[in-house]
Amino acid sequence: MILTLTLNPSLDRTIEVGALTRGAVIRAAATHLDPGGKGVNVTRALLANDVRSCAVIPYGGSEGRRLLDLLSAEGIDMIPVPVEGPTRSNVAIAEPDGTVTKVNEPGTALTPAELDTLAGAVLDAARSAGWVVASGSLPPGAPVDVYAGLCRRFADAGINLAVDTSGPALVSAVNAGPALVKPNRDELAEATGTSIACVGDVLAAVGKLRAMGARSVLTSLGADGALLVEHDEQVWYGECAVEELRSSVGAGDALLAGFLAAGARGATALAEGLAWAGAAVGLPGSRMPRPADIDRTHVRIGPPDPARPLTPPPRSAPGGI
Ligand SMILES: O=P(O)(O)OC[C@@]1(O)O[C@H](CO)[C@@H](O)[C@@H]1O
Repeated sequence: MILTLTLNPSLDRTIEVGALTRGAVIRAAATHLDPGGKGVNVTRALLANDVRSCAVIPYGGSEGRRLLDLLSAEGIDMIPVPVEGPTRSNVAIAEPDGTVTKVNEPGTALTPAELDTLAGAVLDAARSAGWVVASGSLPPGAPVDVYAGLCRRFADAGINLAVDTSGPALVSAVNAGPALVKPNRDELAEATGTSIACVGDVLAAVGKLRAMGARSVLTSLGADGALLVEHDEQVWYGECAVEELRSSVGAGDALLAGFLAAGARGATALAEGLAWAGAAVGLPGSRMPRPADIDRTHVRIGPPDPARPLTPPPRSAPGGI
């Protein structure tokens, strides 16, 4: 069983538009409402592919109740913890060429008692978990070392922790030595204070992250695929050709879910993760792929070419997509 913790879940509204013009009135072509938050998406992807998973989430206000309704409608196994503040809503504006502009609310603060209840729920449920995934931004005011604290407690209990977050929470978690971290390119650059323009830069930055404490590092590189550096120094690079690009929201979560579902080791797991991520970008909103959506023939795995330049990134805040 793979347990996920999302301290800052969301209602994700995706609005499809013909073109985005600042300051204009734009008529939406379609809208989608999905349950959101990175760990929530990992659980959704795993369950959609018959891999046991359970999501621990705080929920509050009418938005929180809506989130639970959407998750229940998808048959998601979850441990919902009621909290005082309302669950946030995040908006993604998707253009026909696959460009996504995302606006994420900060979320509302959790009280120390609420954080303790959530941590207790995770520690309890983790006893039957092979992996625990702590994913997404922290709500305002949460201690930056909250994932690091979990990491130390899980290490004592022999439980593997995967962390996907950004900024100071990522740096703090990495210092605590998690089994796996899944930064994207921006998050990796920010955490290591480096600029990343080619695969060689990714390798150098991952080396820094591992020197700080991370054991294995799975870096998602958007259109350029993903790079896996394992705790025993094995390195794998992979790509997935995508036929139709509809929404990249949640593609990194699908990558992590597929990687863990396939055993979290080596080329096989990287290929599975890339196949799930490639399927996710062809789906609207943050919909997670089902078995029928996943085509493994588009994935190519091999050694990394350090000289390979990366596609220039869109201007975004780390932790966005
Ligand atoms: O604000 P965070 O926690 O960094 O990211 C939240 C989020 O953008 O991540 C998911 C996609 O990965 C979405 O479902 C959600 O809206």
